[in-house]
Amino acid sequence: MSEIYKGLAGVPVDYTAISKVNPETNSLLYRGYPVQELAATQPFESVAYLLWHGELPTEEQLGEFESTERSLRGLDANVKAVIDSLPTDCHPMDVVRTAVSVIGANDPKTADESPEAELEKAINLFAKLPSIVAYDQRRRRGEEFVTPDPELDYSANFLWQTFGRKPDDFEVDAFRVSLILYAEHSFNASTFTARVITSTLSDLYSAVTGAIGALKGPLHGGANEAVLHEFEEIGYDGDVEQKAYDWLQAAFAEKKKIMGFGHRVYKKGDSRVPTMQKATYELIERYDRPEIKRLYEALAKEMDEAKGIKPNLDYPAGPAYYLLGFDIPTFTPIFVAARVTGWTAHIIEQRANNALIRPLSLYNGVDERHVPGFEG
Ligand SMILES: CC(=O)SCCNC(=O)CCNC(=O)[C@H](O)C(C)(C)COP(=O)(O)OP(=O)(O)OC[C@H]1O[C@@H](n2cnc3c(N)ncnc32)[C@H](O)[C@@H]1OP(=O)(O)O
Ligand SMILES: O=C([O-])CC(=O)C(=O)O
Repeated sequence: MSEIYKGLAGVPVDYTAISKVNPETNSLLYRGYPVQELAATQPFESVAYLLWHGELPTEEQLGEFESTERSLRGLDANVKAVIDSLPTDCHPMDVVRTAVSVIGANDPKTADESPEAELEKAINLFAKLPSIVAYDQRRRRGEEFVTPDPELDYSANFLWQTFGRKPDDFEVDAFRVSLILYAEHSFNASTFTARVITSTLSDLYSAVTGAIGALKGPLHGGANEAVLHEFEEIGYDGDVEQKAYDWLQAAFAEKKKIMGFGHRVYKKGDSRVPTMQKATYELIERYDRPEIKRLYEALAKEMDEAKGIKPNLDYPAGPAYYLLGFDIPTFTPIFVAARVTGWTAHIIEQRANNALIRPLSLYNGVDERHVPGFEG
């Protein structure tokens, strides 16, 4: 074999029954269901259940799952203490990664690899991540932890714990849609990281911790934050089309990647963007922020005209989180909270039919040579 597949582009490395990304039909299925149909009809809890169990829950199964999830939302004192010990100017992804690690170190079932124990751990992380993400944003603002509200569903409680006020239905709905769209996407870089770690027979918490590290980068999950930094650099007033054009030309001259655009698999546009864009436009209307829509459309138009490259999910998700009131560095941690469902479904799938993931490399270093003076 003498060919390499840089970045493993176009290389299928295993089967998965969890989701299907089809760039030809521009579609995304979770366990066979189009993600748009799930976003239009389901609570996020049902989608998490679907990813783990392969089927949507019955009413009774959903009720049982919801009460388990609601009972696990709190944070142990040792997790809070570790979060409190971290600097408020570190990246929130570092906090989330550390908190998951601490939960793993304290869980007596960390080494238990039975499917039942793996699912329990997945649900535990799923339930606790909103507390971690919300608390971290609050402590940076000098605010206290908000106790989870067991009367609220996952999406509403996440907003309640972040902002300390009961959210309006339209806010909950936009947020719920974003979580469903972010939940799963086959062998993306962070999920693949989780599968590589699992393939060595390491534990679920280690795999999720590694996945968080992979998601942090701006070529992957970190792009939703970067989109808002781009918007802020370009500015919202005046002739935004001209400003977007000038900003893009300068970025191209410096060979910069434009965050929120392009995708490894979708080359004709990301299947999730229309659904997320609709939710973002609704938020823009509700909050009366037309300047955000003008800039959003101007940059997308100029990018399309210049390179023919379309937005990915991070492009509409970033402004939605901004409008909901999240601090920009909190955007990727929200992605973690959503994607932990997909990651853990893949960890369970990998473990059930494992093969160590260990590709080959082609050596292109110096030829064999010998240490001076060695006479072996
Ligand atoms: C939820 C998610 O994780 S979605 C992805 C989020 N990431 C981003 O938004 C970061 C910006 N986008 C990118 O960097 C890329 O599009 C990636 C990493 C997502 C995909 O990259 P790849 O599949 O490796 O595409 P690749 O880098 O080969 O791009 C092909 C060509 O399009 C260009 N291109 C692709 N995306 C962009 C972009 N966002 N800005 C500028 N040029 C781009 C490349 O420079 C390359 O041009 P060339 O052939 O002249 O060298
Ligand atoms: O599939 C990818 O490479 C990146 C992506 O869109 C995701 O993880 O949601």
